[in-house]
Amino acid sequence: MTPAPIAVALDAPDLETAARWAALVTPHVTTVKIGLELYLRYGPDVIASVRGASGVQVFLDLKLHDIPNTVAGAAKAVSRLRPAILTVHAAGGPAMIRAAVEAAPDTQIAAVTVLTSLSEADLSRIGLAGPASDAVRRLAALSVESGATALVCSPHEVVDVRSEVGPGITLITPGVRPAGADSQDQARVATPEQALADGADLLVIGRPITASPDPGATAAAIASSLRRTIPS
Ligand SMILES: O=C(O)c1cc(=O)[nH]c(=O)n1[C@@H]1O[C@H](COP(=O)(O)O)[C@@H](O)[C@H]1O
Repeated sequence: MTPAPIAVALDAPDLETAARWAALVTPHVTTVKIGLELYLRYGPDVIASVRGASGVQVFLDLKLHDIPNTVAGAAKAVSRLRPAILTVHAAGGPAMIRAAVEAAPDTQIAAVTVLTSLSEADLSRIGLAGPASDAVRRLAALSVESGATALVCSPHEVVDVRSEVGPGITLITPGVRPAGADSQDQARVATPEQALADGADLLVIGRPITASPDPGATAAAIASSLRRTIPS
């Protein structure tokens, strides 16, 4: 069975748990995502431990956001770990995004547009007037102009972003919740089936899989539901 286009967020408190989750889900998904919690505790070694022997694609989610020279150095430092994908914040601006792209030529740079945890009310409080989709579109366009070939947005904006940037860009959507699941700290959410039907290329799913009693079975169930949504 072909693995589904899901990146399981391994937001685990320790390496043993992350490696166990990775082993359970990798038959069913293409990608595992390592974020700040694991990377800041274990450093670069975490990549090899989680990648294991499976050859699963590793998505390194460090959400770099600093001046271009600093981000270039950071992207270069982690590019030797050969992550398939590395995140930067689109709000760092065109020169910063370009610096990451040039510093890590073998890694796909994914620009995070507007965090899926932010509601419209949060956006207006931080000074981004107008609907989230306007800011997401604007940040998506500038990221692609600056060389990013992947974008992170919520499932709500996938259709808009696709029409803005065209077919060649990888659209990654966190904020994914199976029907009826608690949205927790996520504000702009949709089901995996909806996100995929709207044109997302890779769905980031963490707690709905990893906090379930059987992460392997939950990943398999979501993967099989996605296969029914878009038969290969
Ligand atoms: O870049 C990300 O992966 C990301 C961007 C974003 O806007 N929202 C978001 O939730 N994420 C990540 O996606 C994962 C979502 O996890 P769950 O909410 O548990 O499914 C977490 O690891 C977040 O760090």
